[in-house]
Amino acid sequence: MERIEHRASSGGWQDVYRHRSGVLGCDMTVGVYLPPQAGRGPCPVLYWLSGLTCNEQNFITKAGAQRYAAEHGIILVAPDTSPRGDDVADDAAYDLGKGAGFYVNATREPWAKHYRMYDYVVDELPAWVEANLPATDARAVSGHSMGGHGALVIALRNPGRYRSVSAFSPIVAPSQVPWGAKAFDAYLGDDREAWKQYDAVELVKGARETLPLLVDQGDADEFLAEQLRPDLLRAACEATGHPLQLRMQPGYDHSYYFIASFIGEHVAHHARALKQTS
Ligand SMILES: N[C@@H](CCC(=O)N[C@@H](CS)C(=O)NCC(=O)O)C(=O)O
Repeated sequence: MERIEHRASSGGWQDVYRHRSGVLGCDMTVGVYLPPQAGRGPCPVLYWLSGLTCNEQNFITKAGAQRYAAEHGIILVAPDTSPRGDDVADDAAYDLGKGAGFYVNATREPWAKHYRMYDYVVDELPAWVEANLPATDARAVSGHSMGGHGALVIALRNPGRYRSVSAFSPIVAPSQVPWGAKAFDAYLGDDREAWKQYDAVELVKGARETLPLLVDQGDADEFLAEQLRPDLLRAACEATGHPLQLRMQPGYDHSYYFIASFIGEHVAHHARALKQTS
C-alpha cells in the first residue's frame, strides 16, 4: 500500500491510499480521514459509498465531513466506486462500467473478472482498514445515490457487521428503475431473482437485520421520481414494520450541496451507535 495524499484537516489528516485489491484484481484508491483522536488510539469507522461517476475524491473534497468526524472521533473511509485500470472492462455510458460498480459481484462477462464491489466493500476493505489503520472493528455505513443503495443493501445483508446505516438520495429499488435495471442486466444477467439480493426494497421484505434506516432525500432532486423512488422503501418498511426515518428535505437537489448540508447529522447519528459499548 502507498499513501498518495496527506493533508491536515480539522485537526486530523485527510489521506488517500492506493492498495492492491485481490478481490477486484486491480489497485484501488481509498480516501481515509483520520481524526485527531486516532493519534491516541483506535477509532471506529464510517464507510462512505459514493455514487455514479465518482471516485474517492468527490466525498472528501465536497461533503465537508471531516470537521464532524473530528468532533466525534470517527475515521471516514471512502473508496472508489469501481475497479480501475486498462485491463478492466468499461462502457462509454456514465452509468455502466468504471465509476458505476453498483456494489454487486458481477456474474456476467465481460464484467465478472473485476467487478466484485460487494465483496470488496463487505470483506476486503474492512480487513485492510482494520489491519493497517488505527481502527476498531466498530463499523457504520452510509452513501449517496448508487452508494446509498450499496449502504442499505450491505447493512441489510450483513446483520451484526454494522452498528448503523444511513443514506442520501439512495436508489432504493434498483430492480424497478432504469439505472439499476441497466446495470443489473449487464452485471447479473436477466434472471430477476438474482437481482433481489442487491435490492433494498426486496431485502427489507425478508430482513433479519432490523437496524433503523436513516434516509435523507431532497424533494427537488432531479432523479427522484424516475430513479430513486423513496416511496417504494417507505411502503416496504411500513408493510414489514422495518424502522425507517425518511426525511424529505424541501428544496434540495441531488448534489453534494445537499450532502454537505446534512452530513453532520448523519455523522452524529453514526457516532451514537459507534460509541455504544457492546
Ligand atoms: N448527470 C450526472 C449523473 C451522475 C450523478 O449525478 N452522479 C452523482 C451521484 S449519482 C455524483 O455524486 N456526481 C459527482 C459529484 O457531484 O461530485 C452526470 O452525468 O455526472
